[in-house]
Amino acid sequence: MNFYLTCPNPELTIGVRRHSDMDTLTIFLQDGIGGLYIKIPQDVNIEEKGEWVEIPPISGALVINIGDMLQIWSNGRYKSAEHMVRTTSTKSRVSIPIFTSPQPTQKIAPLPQVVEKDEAARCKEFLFSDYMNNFFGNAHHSK
Ligand SMILES: O=C(O)CCC(=O)C(=O)O
Ligand SMILES: [Fe+2]
Repeated sequence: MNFYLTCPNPELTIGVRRHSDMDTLTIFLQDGIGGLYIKIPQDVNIEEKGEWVEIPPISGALVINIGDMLQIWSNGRYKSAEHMVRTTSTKSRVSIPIFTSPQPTQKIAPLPQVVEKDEAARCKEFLFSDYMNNFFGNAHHSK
């Protein structure tokens, strides 16, 4: 569970720095306060490309984030979502995430079926534990 305290000067702080989740899929429930933003990638054909856009809370709805492992397995077909959380000066916020991840000892590489179609793997094989160590060592930096 994530708990974000109120902050008298929310513009001077950030609840969670920009990052993409390192897992496969994240499923989470956010309360009604708001403050979750995602970055629209540059390579999409919509007006907001490259901008940070708020994901408004919808009562009873879950947020599903694609994580880095799904991006790698799909050889980049699915892109992990860069996101961050801003705090507010008036209301604290709660979110409840469920992270689905491979085992630390699992070897990760783009799936052979997709590599065959794309004729090249966009990523070399690595151990998930190495990815985790790098992710936590960098304390939630952006992609
Ligand atoms: O609190 C949220 O809405 C998102 C939190 C988050 O990005 C995370 O726990 O990885
Ligand atoms: Fe996240």
